[in-house]
Amino acid sequence: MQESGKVTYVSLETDESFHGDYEAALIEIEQEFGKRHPMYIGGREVTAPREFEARSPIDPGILLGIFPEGGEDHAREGIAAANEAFLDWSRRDWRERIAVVRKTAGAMEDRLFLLAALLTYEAGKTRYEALAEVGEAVDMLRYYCRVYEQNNGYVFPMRSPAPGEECRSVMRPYGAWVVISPFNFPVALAAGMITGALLTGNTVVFKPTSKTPLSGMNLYRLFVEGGVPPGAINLVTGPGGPFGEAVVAHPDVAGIAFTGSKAVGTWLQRQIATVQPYHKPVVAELGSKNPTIVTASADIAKAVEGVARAAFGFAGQKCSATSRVYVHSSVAERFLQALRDRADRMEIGDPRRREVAFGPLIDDDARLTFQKAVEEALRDGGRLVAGGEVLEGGLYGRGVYVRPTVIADLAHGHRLFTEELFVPILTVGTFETLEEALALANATDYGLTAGIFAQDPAEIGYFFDRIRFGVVYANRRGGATTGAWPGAQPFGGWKASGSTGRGVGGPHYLLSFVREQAQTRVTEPAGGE
Ligand SMILES: NC(=O)c1ccc[n+]([C@@H]2O[C@H](COP(=O)([O-])OP(=O)(O)OC[C@H]3O[C@@H](n4cnc5c(N)ncnc54)[C@H](O)[C@@H]3O)[C@@H](O)[C@H]2O)c1
Ligand SMILES: N[C@@H](CCC=O)C(=O)O
Repeated sequence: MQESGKVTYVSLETDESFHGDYEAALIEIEQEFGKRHPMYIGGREVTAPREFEARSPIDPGILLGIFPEGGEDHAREGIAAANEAFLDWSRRDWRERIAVVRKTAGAMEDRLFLLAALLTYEAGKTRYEALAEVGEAVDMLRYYCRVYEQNNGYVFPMRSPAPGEECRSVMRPYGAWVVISPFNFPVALAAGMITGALLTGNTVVFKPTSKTPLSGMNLYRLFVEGGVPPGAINLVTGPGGPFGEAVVAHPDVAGIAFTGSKAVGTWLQRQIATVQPYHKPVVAELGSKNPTIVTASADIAKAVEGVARAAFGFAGQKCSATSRVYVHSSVAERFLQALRDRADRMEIGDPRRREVAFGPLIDDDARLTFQKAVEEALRDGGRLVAGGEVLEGGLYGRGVYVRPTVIADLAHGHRLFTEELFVPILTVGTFETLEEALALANATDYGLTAGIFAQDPAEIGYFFDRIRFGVVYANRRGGATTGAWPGAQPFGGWKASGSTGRGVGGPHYLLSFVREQAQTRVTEPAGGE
């Protein structure tokens, strides 16, 4: 059950007493900005000949920090340090590692508002989205500790097949893992992957994305503050390319945990399978093209709210975002008009402001993706129901601010129905039968999240039986396809959207970071020969 008062992604009513603390944190966090940061390898501060700047998407005039451009050598040094630290960390009692992760979660909770304020500056999140993300991270760490405890550290006594044989199954860590995180949930998803590896006794080389490195740096410090020893966690900043080339080929890499685009994740999986001498695990959480179905029996007001929140929360930059809707033709125009009104009412602007619901896009590449998609839709007969514009002037001219956009009347096979764009563009098509809607929803290589709005329970049952996505929702007003929470909705993609079939924040996630060892100890009977 969700504790009352906590801000989650799907909170419809929250205890609004947090605003003062958050606003104070917005001011306090500025003291961290503009500094030069090192990487951390084996507990040592490490610099690089080249550096890069991290700037705020709210206004790129705000310099958040200067970071080393780590290269292949740093990746290799990180892996060496993580291997050196592995024996000590993996041999510790699993309860000791739980204590470290719980302490990290506590430190994170103490910094809830500062981390949320940082997410606003670094990723452009509104206060509700930012607080929900930090809350998710804290809950995720605690949830994994509980799962590890409930499973007795994955140590299971087994039966004795012969006199004197004591047998047990022990799930053991692999070694040094590389953790690579995306820009859109730089705290929660990075913290989740790092915890999956560390809690189970592996060590980590963590490379945050260059779009949000300051969150990554803060996360590294929190784990060290929690008690993770030097070398058991290492931080390498910089571009993905050289880092990726070095780690997939390194003989001492035990596994990779990656959250990001399908293109990069698939490349990592293929490379490691080709280059390494034997199988090494890749825990990959990738992109998607998430559908929501609205049937003729749906409560349209609920559907509009759920779809608007899922399509335009964090400006559509969620792997779980609804990016296509299939609506029954009999209710299509009613749904579209209400959705247009809802989208047009969203306050767009500086996410530090309380009333803003829709902040900036992450960078200029996102602007180009947005503009190209709108042009293409109009060229191909699409109808612009809402939005479509890039905003100009004042703050709008400094960051990338666009309007939440809804497009109808495109052919079902159009690129905008099939490719993940990761910008706030929602494509809406119609259907006549639920069978057709399911066929359209499933006609994709992706398989992360999907939703339905229907008041007929038979339609919901039909949907759950046939939808080929890992995280599915019915009638979710707080977010048609978004807002999974640790311990409630294990979050894992099917097909091209994920590699393991075990959801993040679910009871089986930790198993991706361990392998089974069958231990047999033979004890001679006392007084034997
Ligand atoms: N399934 C999920 O749980 C989930 C969650 C969040 C985001 N995502 C997906 O992530 C994407 C958005 O995030 P993004 O734009 O940061 O993704 P991205 O793939 O561009 O980058 C992710 C990370 O990979 C690194 N990288 C880039 N090239 C690399 C290479 N050749 N080798 C190794 N690392 C490399 C980047 O530096 C970054 O740290 C979307 O596709 C979204 O759907 C998925
Ligand atoms: N927990 C979040 C994760 C989104 C990833 O991009 C959600 O379910 O919306």
